[in-house]
Amino acid sequence: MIVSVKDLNFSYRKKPLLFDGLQWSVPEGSVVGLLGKNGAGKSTLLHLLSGLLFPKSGMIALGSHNPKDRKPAFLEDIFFLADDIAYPSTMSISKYEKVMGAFYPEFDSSQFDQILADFGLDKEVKLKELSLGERKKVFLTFGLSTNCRFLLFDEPTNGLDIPSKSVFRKVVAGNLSDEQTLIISTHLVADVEKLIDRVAILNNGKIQLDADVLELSDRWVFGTSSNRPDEALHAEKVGTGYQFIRSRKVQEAQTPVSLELLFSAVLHNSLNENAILQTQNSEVL
Ligand SMILES: Nc1ncnc2c1ncn2[C@@H]1O[C@H](COP(=O)(O)OP(=O)(O)OP(=O)(O)O)[C@@H](O)[C@H]1O
Repeated sequence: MIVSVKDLNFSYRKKPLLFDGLQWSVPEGSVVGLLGKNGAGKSTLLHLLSGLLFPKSGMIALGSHNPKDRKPAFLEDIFFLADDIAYPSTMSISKYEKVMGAFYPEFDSSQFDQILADFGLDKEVKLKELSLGERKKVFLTFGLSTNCRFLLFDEPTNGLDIPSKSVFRKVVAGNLSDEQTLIISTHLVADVEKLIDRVAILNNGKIQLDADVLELSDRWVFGTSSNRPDEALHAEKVGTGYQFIRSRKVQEAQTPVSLELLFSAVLHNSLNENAILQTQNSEVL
């Protein structure tokens, strides 16, 4: 496993434990959607993975790196797109690329130009002259062009307009190699549904569900019907019918995973990985 978190305990000063024995591992080359309610600790976990916060106890490894050491070899290999990235406001995009790109040995300037063009941004504009969403696009472009092995994006589509969200999906899908691992924390599940191959749900200080998206659609049907299917693992009333998750029958067509429904199933019913691998009945009305 390229990312490995064992027995992680963490609390902010004078606050109760936010993570209590958190375990998580991520296979190399994954694109993971990290979901959780407000305040679940998604940003905190990303800060711990990037070594900007230190665990109280437990172990975090990204490849052979211990993030809290913040060794140069690690810093060259990780890019963290924080929610509130600090930036030199008077720099132009092209200056920013030159100055900051120098810290990343695999930085690819032509890739930067291409992604920036995909987003429709002009390189000579100053960072302070950009809107919030436009700046986000610059940092996304920069992050992908670093070609770091570890990419952590915190709410990357927050502030992007509707057309830019589809550009986001296209540039992310088109600019990752098999050796790169991307963790995306988000509430905007529709923005990442087609992009991710794993989903991790953070709840009550633990990763409550960590699953391969293909495996989920292999095992479960995510559907809608006028009646609640008897064998549903989880069902929610919507309008006049139900949204449900039920086990998939042999030779039945696969359905796309609904992250929203999966998230709701995990949160409402405290389903963990073991529970979701066995059929259980639950209902939210
Ligand atoms: N610097 C800090 N000092 C003290 N408490 C903090 C600090 N940063 C975050 N917290 C608290 O830790 C908890 C987790 O916050 P965090 O930002 O990691 O959650 P999140 O899942 O990213 O939330 P959101 O989805 O709202 O962005 C919250 O209760 C928050 O108030």
